[in-house]
Amino acid sequence: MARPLSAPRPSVRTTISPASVMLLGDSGVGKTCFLIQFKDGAFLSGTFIATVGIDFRNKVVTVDGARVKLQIWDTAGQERFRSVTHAYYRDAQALLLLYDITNQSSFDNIRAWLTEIHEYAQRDVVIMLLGNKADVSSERVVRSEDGETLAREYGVPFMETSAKTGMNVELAFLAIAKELKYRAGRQPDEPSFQIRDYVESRKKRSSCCSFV
Ligand SMILES: Nc1nc2c(ncn2[C@@H]2O[C@H](COP(=O)(O)OP(=O)(O)OP(=O)(O)O)[C@@H](O)[C@H]2O)c(=O)[nH]1
Repeated sequence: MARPLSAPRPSVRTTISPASVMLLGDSGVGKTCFLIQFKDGAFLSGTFIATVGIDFRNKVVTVDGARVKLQIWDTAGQERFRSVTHAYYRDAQALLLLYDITNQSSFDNIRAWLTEIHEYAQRDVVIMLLGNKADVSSERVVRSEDGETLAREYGVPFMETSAKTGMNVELAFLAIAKELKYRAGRQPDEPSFQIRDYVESRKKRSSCCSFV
């Protein structure tokens, strides 16, 4: 009797060193909630407890048959912890820079964050700009186009997200993981990867536009 042919198993390669991803942005923009939504699929509502210093969580994601271990650093947005967090910038391979679409100053401060990033982070660090709290469209003060324009000026990918509903949260980390895997070693048959095109083609947009 002929033995059934079993399909070859796709090989899963593990990246050797964990990829370090940092969450940055003003206090209260939702960095901790963003991380918890990605890690546990839950939303921390209620009393806001500001992060003290820096904290991290690990999560392994599989992209294109490779396991990428992300070590995600949640930083305190408060000014008084800035010197603590600066020390970690150098080791980060990717930075998720968040503002809150309901808070104008968190958006206005993005340029200052980018200046700090250029001062303290690696030159080739992957940066993504995220406009968080997209679920609260009734309180929106930052237009989506303004986020897009700023991101284009700095040549970084951009999405609006919600740590509450989960909108675009996983996509942000998957795009980062794909970019870092691609940089770590492109396979001979692998097509080139453009993180901005990838994000543009997959991101969900806020359905409501009550802001004019
Ligand atoms: N509606 C809504 N609320 C959010 C969202 N993300 C965070 N929040 C709320 O915003 C507040 C601040 O969230 P955090 O995640 O603690 O903010 P943070 O950026 O980590 O703040 P620091 O630790 O001080 O830097 C909390 O009350 C959250 O419940 C979101 O996507 N939508």
